Amino acid sequence: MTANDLYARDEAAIGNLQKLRFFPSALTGGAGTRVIDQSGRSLLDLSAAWGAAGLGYGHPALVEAVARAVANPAGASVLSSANLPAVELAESLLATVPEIEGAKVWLGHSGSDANEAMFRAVTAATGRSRILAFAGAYHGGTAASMAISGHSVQTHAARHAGLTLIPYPAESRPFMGDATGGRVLELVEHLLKTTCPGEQVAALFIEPIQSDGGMIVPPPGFLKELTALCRRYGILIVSDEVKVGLARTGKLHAYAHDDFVPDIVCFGKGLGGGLPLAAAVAPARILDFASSFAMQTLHGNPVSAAAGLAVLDTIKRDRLADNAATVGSYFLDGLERLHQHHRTIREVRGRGLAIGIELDPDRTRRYAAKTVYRAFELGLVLYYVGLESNVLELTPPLVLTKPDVDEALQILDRSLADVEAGVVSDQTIAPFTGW
Ligand SMILES: Cc1ncc(COP(=O)(O)O)c(/C=N/[C@@H]2CCCCNC2=O)c1O
Repeated sequence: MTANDLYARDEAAIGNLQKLRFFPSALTGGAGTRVIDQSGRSLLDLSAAWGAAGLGYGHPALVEAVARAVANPAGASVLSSANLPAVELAESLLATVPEIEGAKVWLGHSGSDANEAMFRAVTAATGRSRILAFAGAYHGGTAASMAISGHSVQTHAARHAGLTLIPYPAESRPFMGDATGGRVLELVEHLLKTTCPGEQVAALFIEPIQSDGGMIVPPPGFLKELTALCRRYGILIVSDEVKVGLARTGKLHAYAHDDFVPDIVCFGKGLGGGLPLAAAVAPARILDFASSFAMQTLHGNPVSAAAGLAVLDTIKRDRLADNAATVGSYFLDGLERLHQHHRTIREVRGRGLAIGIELDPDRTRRYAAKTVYRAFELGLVLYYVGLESNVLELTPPLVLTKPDVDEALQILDRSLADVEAGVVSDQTIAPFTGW
């Protein structure tokens, strides 16, 4: 069987509804920072499955924890009974956010789950129907998480009637000519006094780095000032840490870079280390306001919870936030060197191992789509994001090493050069719609 056979079988058996494909990746295994395809080829994974494989693949701590839990499962969820792994996970998560007083935990399967549950809970518990979120935000792929998102890929989705989207200030794309975010703050101050009355707003949803919108790092001080402004109206602050949280930015929580403390933190992706797991830490008054309100049969299942515990323990024991900071800085330095001699690169940005490489957005050239395809041919896995589909997203396993970075830089350099030389045709990438 070849990779094409497996890929062909995937195409024959699994519908497109849930696919976001950029090249014919057909995997049979993984180890560390690499995935193995059907032909036995080893690829360096700079995406970690969109950030879910934060510990890489087959991490011994994860293998041991999951094997132990699945061999002696303490039930299958927290729905109608307590279970030790779920309680231990909840207690461990609470211990990471001591500054959020009187908090409890909600456990789910995905980032979409967590954001959806928090959206529904904050509006119901507060009686406030409005939500503030950012244009370009991706908070999920379920109905209610899409309803409070602002990403262009979701234009088909019904937005929440009480949703107000505000610009996410990017130093590379100033709002009304202001790169500091000051004009956005003025806009929000005006909205909260007029068409979006602050006392009617339940919560502001924030991505501390807007990732699917283009891996955009906010201007210094912006989020601190925005959250202070919202707090004047009693608006709850939700930090969506699903992709850039849990040590990826070089700090355990991404919001810590911007010196604000949220009321609610949503976790997903890397929390499960590749297994379905999400969580939200929120005030007890929100999470206890009703029962059987945001429940699913397998929420808080002991196997995923055991994986989450192993992830948190490993992040702490192996100081993976420090590794993300150190290796991420090394990576950014190397990418800046590529920036100097690749005309298609517009900007390199990020924090820790949450990195974006913004390319020329010319939609007729499709530089990002062709670069990720060529990189796949040369042995790298990475994807692109951005409202103009032009930002290469790097969210590698947190265990990435400097030799991994050296290998990645060499392949990225050659991929960009080949694309700039026209090596990848439109026909080659035509079967892969991307986004
Ligand atoms: C900041 C943020 N919050 C919530 C989500 C939703 O997480 P799930 O896809 O695990 O439900 C995501 C998911 N992001 C998408 C997942 C779909 C494919 C495109 N790449 C992502 O990382 C996210 O980045």
